[in-house]
Amino acid sequence: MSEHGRPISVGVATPPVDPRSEAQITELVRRFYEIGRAHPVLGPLFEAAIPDWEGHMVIVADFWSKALLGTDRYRGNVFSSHMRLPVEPEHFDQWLEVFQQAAGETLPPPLARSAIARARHMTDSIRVGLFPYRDKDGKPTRKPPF
Ligand code: HEM
Repeated sequence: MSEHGRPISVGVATPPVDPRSEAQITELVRRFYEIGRAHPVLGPLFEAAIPDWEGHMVIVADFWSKALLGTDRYRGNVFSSHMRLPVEPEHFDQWLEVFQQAAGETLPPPLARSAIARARHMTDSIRVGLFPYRDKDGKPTRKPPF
């Protein structure tokens, strides 16, 4: 116990987080999937791979809470989650457009700007990780062209 009668925390300290920011991130994720599920290309990809929408949105909100607010709520591996999905390089630009719209609508401008910058960076890293090669026409591809 500490001198104030509270248990002494032994975990890794996480910074105090404004609960309004957490609520905004939950809104961001909800809006992202509202737009995304109605998207002609991304919608069917999401529907085929996500049976439990409430559970999935909690995981994705944890991911953004960690990325944007520095919490330790997400413990997964975002890259490996996408390795077995039938995604193509062009899906990433579409994903980012949906994200930009959702972030613009739900987050205050400074948080929206950092969310979009992080999303762009992560989009690039996942795409390059999944499609590290170029085919003869210069299109990113999963397999070496030889
Ligand atoms: C090509 C565009 C993308 C598509 C079609 C897509 C689709 C999906 C799908 C279907 C899942 C569920 C996978 C499963 O549970 O088996 C998923 C998980 C997830 N996606 Fe994406 N995604 C895309 C890009 C991105 C990007 C760029 C990010 C981050 C910036 C991201 C963040 C996440 C997160 C955090 C999860 C949860 C991972 C976990 O379960 O630990 N996605 N995505």
